[in-house]
Amino acid sequence: RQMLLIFSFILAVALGQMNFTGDQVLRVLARDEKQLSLLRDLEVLKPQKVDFWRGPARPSLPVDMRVPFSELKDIKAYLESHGLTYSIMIKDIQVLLDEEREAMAKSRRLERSTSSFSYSAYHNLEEIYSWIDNFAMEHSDIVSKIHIGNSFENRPILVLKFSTGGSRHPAIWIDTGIHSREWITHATGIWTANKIVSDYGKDPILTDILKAMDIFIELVTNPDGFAFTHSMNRLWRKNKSIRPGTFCIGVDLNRNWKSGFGGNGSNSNPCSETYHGPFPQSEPEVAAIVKFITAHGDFKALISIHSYSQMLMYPYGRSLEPVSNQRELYNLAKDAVKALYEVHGTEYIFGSISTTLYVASGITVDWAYDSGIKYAFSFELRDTGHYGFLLPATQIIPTAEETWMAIRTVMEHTLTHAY
Ligand SMILES: CC(C)C[C@H](C(=O)O)[C@H](C)S
Ligand SMILES: [Zn+2]
Repeated sequence: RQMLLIFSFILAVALGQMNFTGDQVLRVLARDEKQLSLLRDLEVLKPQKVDFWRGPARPSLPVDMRVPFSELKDIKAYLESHGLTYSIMIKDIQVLLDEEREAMAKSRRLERSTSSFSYSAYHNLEEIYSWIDNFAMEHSDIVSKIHIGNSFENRPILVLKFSTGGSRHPAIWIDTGIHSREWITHATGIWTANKIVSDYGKDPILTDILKAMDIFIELVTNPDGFAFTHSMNRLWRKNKSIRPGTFCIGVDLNRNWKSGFGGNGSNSNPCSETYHGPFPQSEPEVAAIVKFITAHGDFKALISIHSYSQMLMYPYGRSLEPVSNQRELYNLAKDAVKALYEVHGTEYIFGSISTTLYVASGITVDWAYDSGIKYAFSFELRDTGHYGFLLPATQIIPTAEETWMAIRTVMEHTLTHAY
């Protein structure tokens, strides 16, 4: 077995893609705060060995962590010796990765032969960027493509603008893929863009929204990380910035924003998956959005989409202190989650980030809220951990359909509660 592992690793390195044969995702149920801190200690005890897919949050929420095959024995002994109960959620990650790649290859063959884009398949960066070009051209009456900057590795950062005219429309921002391994978010964003052009003029609620407001969607908010998930490491989360003196790559783009920068729930260690970067907006991918939204000056809602856990959350992440319109956001989240549930029966939990999930500092929605965008939400799409980031493509359209109902609820509330 060891020989097979070594051979497949060599093969993978030769071919490019990292290999996760034998890696497992363990689901740990921590009974109390003490057990949660024992899990947090693992990040220090086993740096870059334990990858939290769902980080330690609250006793009632499971902790999902990817453990390399070579560390399984140690980690399971650590858990057992501390009385931490766990189950094996994914018993061999590589099996799911092979299935995912096979499905993509099959879909690519079909798309090539019919030269039609499949909304029920995952795509790589080149395929998404060429879809964006075709989509903007096909729907040039209400869609335009805006280049708001370049990533660390100098890839263009693109935003789709949906507008029915008028020079000074208040605006709504949606971003997907800020964490590159959360592939369901890019796929949901692409379907949503197509839904907007298909339903404009048919769906009275959407038509009213677009008559009065513009919608901006940034589909690939972390292009370098996303390209890397296809070329080398499917589970990469951060961007790909490198700096002299640090030998680990990447900053967590959802910890690099100015609000609460460097606070609890972000890490100063460049090797951490939640490394906040050297200073606020140090990363071009974040700076480009800040510059764009600030220059526009009239954004009324921001929706930043992540996966997974099935949650709809609002600020603050950096502290337990409630925002001034907390009641309104709570009720809006409740309505949005109900609208989502009615599509396929998918259950979400909702509330403020710090109370629903964990304290996280330097995040997108806290910056948006502090910049005056009263309706700022962060989604955690499907699932709750059976597949995690490796959600099968068969769930793309159902996920996008239900998420749309929640997004539309937030947009409608923004329209009818102008400020
Ligand atoms: C709003 C935040 C807390 C989202 C969260 C993260 O960035 O850690 C996801 C679990 S990736
Ligand atoms: Zn995320």
